[in-house]
Amino acid sequence: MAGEKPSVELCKGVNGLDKVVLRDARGSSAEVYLFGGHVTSWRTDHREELLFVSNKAIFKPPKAIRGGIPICFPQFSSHGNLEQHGFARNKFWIIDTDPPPFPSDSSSKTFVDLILKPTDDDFKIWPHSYEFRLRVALGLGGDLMLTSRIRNTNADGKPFSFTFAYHTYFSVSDISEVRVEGLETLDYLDNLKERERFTEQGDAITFESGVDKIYLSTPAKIAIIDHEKKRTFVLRKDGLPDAVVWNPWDRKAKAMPDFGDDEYKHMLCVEAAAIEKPITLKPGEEWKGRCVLYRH
Ligand SMILES: O=P(O)(O)OC[C@H]1O[C@@H](O)[C@H](O)[C@@H](O)[C@@H]1O
Repeated sequence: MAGEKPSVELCKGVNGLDKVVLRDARGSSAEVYLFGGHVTSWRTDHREELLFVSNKAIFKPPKAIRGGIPICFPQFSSHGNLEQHGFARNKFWIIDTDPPPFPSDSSSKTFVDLILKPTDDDFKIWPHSYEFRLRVALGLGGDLMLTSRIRNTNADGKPFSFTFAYHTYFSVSDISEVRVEGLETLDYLDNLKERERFTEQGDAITFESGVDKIYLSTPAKIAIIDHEKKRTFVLRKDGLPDAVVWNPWDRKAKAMPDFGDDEYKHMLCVEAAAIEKPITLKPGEEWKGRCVLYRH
């Protein structure tokens, strides 16, 4: 497929929802739904899908799409007054045709810029004015780059705080054949034990039961090694100190209406996040959080 022209195309996805399809010159691609600013597909130049999306995913607003890369903002999980994982994943974003320049992002020409701003109704839920700019880009080697820029545009002088995650669902062959590297020996908050703090023991992270952990102060690079597929994902992040690792396993899978009973075997969420220390912005201030996914 080499030699194709890079393209960025707005078209209709499932249930007529708008999506943007990015294709690079070598044939790698990504798809982003305007609903949620939600990446639902990332494929190699051999058309191999790298993200997991449930066969039972409901592409019906306001329910967030199960799989891909939901954006959790301004609240990760259920800690806070807002709905689980905040509202950004349930909103319709628009294409930002005139974003402020990205100083360090000049290598990719295959990208889309989205923007989310609050409506009057949104103020009732979260009384802050903000501009959330999301750039989804395909790099020259087929890597997928997500950059979020969040600005406080409050006119009343008030700061705001938020937590954040790129809730990435990686597609894996078999969860029992997967190992995560980069998080061993770190402290984590266990969401299955009321966020009690523990220290990870052992040299490698493997999976034999449900996991829902927030690793703290993690390195910039995390690897997800799929032995069966002989495939490694590398996640690089910037501005996002924490990393969530989630797999619901069988019992929770059965309780989720938009997730197949056995699908937990074929996915693993590893999420670049800022959770333990919420980000606080004064009016006029901007925060940037970036996550780049590679496949080897
Ligand atoms: O079902 P949701 O709202 O998409 O959340 C899925 C999971 O997302 C994870 O990031 C959380 O750590 C889990 O606690 C949560 O169950």
